[in-house]
Amino acid sequence: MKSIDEDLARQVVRPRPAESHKGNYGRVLLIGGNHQYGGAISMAAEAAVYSGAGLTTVATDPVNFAALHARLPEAAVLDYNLDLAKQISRSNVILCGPGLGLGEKAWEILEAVCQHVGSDQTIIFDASALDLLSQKPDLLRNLQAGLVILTPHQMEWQRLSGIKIADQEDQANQEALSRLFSGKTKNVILVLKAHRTRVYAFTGEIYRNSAGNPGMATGGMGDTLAGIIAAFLGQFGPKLTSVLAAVYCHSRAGDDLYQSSYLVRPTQISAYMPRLMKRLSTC
Ligand SMILES: NC(=O)C1=CN([C@@H]2O[C@H](COP(=O)(O)OP(=O)(O)OC[C@H]3O[C@@H](n4cnc5c(N)ncnc54)[C@H](O)[C@@H]3O)[C@@H](O)[C@H]2O)[C@@H](O)CC1
Ligand SMILES: Nc1ncnc2c1ncn2[C@@H]1O[C@H](COP(=O)(O)OP(=O)(O)O)[C@@H](O)[C@H]1O
Ligand SMILES: [Mg+2]
Repeated sequence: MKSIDEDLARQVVRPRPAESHKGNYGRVLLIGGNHQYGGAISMAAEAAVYSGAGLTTVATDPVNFAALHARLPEAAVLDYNLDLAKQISRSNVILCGPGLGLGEKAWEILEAVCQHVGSDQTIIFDASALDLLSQKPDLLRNLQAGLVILTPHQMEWQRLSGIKIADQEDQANQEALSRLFSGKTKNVILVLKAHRTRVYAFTGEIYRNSAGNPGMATGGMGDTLAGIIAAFLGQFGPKLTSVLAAVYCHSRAGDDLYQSSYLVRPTQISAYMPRLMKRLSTC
């Protein structure tokens, strides 16, 4: 098993070329946030912007527009009841799930996303999207996406894979992943979140995060990771290394903040990301 560590992150987070613009750093679309969970998609969006996504658009329930605009003017907003297909076609990276809920609208949105995501796009499924997929795994088998990332915590993985948390060993996890995609996992990455998050790559390799702490056990921490992964895939390319570096930076930010703080708020991680990325890219 390989370690996800600072060296790996330093290879990914490189200085930006002077001759570049927002179009070079990813068009990221974040879909989620029902009337109850606007905070989840806001935290994902904040993480994406602070982690360097070139253009961030949030498709959400209109009830969340004012709060999102007030907190994060860098992100555009879009009513998730309207034409998602058009916005999906304009995006490089799509994150679906934080705060989406499990209602009828959530089903409609998930099915539209699965239908319209194309081979030149990356799709990340998190949170509610994973719980919906556990009820209808066929949606995963028919995906046309170029790259598929699943980011379950252990309970979500239990629902999706059928493996109890105590039995979530590497071999069982790999077999379940293969089953979910009918053996077609050559473009699939599983990020299984826990105290020491594991990443199961399409190469067959397994990576273990070396960072992270219990101060990070706060609601919204996974939404924040999902936003960071989206931003990294958008700016550093649709690659395994972008996902690994995102996992490390999220937890490393948590560790740096934990040194002087009993707990770490997800939004503090986002606010810290630009400084962490600068440090990793320069010295
Ligand atoms: N402020 C907000 O709006 C927030 C909304 N959220 C949304 O709430 C919805 C439900 O997601 P939840 O994850 O809360 O609910 P779940 O029911 O999927 O999972 C939470 C429960 O799983 C158990 N669990 C076991 N192992 C775990 C592990 N390693 N990590 C985390 N939990 C573990 C815990 O008992 C925990 O209470 C999602 O749509 C999510 O995006 C959450 O992201 C929290 C913040
Ligand atoms: N004790 C811990 N040690 C290390 N990392 C943790 C710990 N508790 C939570 N985390 C991290 O916080 C995130 C929690 O994700 P998740 O449960 O999806 O949060 P939410 O859905 O509330 O946003 C994961 O990245 C997980 O690795
Ligand atoms: Mg979560």
